[in-house]
Amino acid sequence: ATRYHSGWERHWRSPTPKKKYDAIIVGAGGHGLATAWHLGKHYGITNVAIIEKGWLGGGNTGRNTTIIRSNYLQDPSAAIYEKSRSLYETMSQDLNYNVMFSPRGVIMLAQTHHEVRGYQRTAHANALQGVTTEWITPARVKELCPIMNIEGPRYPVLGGLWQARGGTARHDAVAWGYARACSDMGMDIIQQCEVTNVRTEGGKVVGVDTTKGAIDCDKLGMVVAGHASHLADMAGFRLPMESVALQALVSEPIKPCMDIVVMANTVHGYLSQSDKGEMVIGGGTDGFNNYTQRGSFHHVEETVRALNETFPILSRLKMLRQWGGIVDVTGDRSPILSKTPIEGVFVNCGWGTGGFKAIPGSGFAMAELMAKGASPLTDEFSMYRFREGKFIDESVAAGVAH
Ligand SMILES: Cc1cc2nc3c(=O)[nH]c(=O)nc-3n(C[C@H](O)[C@H](O)[C@H](O)COP(=O)(O)OP(=O)(O)OC[C@H]3O[C@@H](n4cnc5c(N)ncnc54)[C@H](O)[C@@H]3O)c2cc1C
Ligand SMILES: CSCC(=O)[O-]
Repeated sequence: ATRYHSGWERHWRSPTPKKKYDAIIVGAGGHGLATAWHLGKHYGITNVAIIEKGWLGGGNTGRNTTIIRSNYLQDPSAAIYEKSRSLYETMSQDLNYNVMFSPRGVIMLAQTHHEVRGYQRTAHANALQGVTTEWITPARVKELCPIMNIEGPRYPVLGGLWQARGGTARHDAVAWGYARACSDMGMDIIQQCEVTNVRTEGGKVVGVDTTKGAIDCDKLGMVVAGHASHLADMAGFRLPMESVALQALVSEPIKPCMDIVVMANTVHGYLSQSDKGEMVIGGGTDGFNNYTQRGSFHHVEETVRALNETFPILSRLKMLRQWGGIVDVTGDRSPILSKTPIEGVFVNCGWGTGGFKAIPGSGFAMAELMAKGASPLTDEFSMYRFREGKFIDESVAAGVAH
């Protein structure tokens, strides 16, 4: 039976789960919804359920600071993040939903000589990878962001890695756009339905148990970010990742003063200005594993205090609100897109503090992996790389202090 509620449900159905689906995606965040949409769009697999324990987009996808860029160092990273950035360019048309992609440009500030060398190396790597970035001087940084104090006593700005086609998008709209498109394909998005167990027979997945009863499937995609270890545990395997809180805050709205995104990773802060005028500010992760979605105030103080030298304007502002999410961090700060020890079970997690920018590319790649059993974009991101020592180290490009 299909029930339509008022409000957003006019965009997608709230169906009763069927007994069986060809594929179940656990997690109606951006990555899960994008995976389902690409399964339908490219492989005609539409007998799909996306199962969500809360409300769609209520996890990290609805809680992030929306920075989009592809200026990573390693070749596998450049491939999937640039695929993703390029899909953001056409997402509003592809989904027929305005996700407000704004290629306003992103600077990764260099405030130590170590960062100068690191970002110049990345600029050279990006040139070889076909990712358009450039190393810019302090004067150019100031020209792009006049409110910035580039002569701070502790951390002067020594230059930056500039990606002109990086930027932001409206995070809720990304989730809503994919959800409506999946629903229009006949897929079932089942919210307020928690997966409590993964059922297998002879080493192969046969379905899940949920708070709305048992649902059978031939293929299962685990796309639950900070809860990935819990889902893996239900299926009897472990994942090399940790779950920690990452938080962000917004200031009171002010007149337009900044039209690019800046990441100051030495001081563990990054910021942009929303269309509503708020300064959107983020910092490093909490230094301990936890599943809270709120963070701790001392982290907020630390972040803003650290940014004040480079952005004195912040010292005059009031905080409007603060929140947190549970990010899934791997040892090399790269994602896991992988088969698992259970036949028919696939996992997509480990995006840590930087997976919003990867949503369309991840969905494209994960759908290929689930439909065809392999994907050039996921080959290097296997969960087994940690056993084989084939790390994809992105601790610099990941930016935010882990
Ligand atoms: C404060 C903050 C700032 C960030 N800033 C940026 C940024 O600027 N740029 C960037 O690229 N990335 C950023 N990120 C990271 C980015 O938000 C995430 O990597 C990305 O949104 C993860 O998407 P997802 O779909 O994998 O996970 P989520 O959106 O978290 O979705 C996973 C879903 O799975 C559901 N779930 C969990 N367990 C179960 C279960 N048992 N049964 C059913 N459902 C379940 C959850 O309820 C959740 O809705 C930030 C994250 C945070 C928290
Ligand atoms: C939260 S950090 C944002 C990013 O990775 O671009």
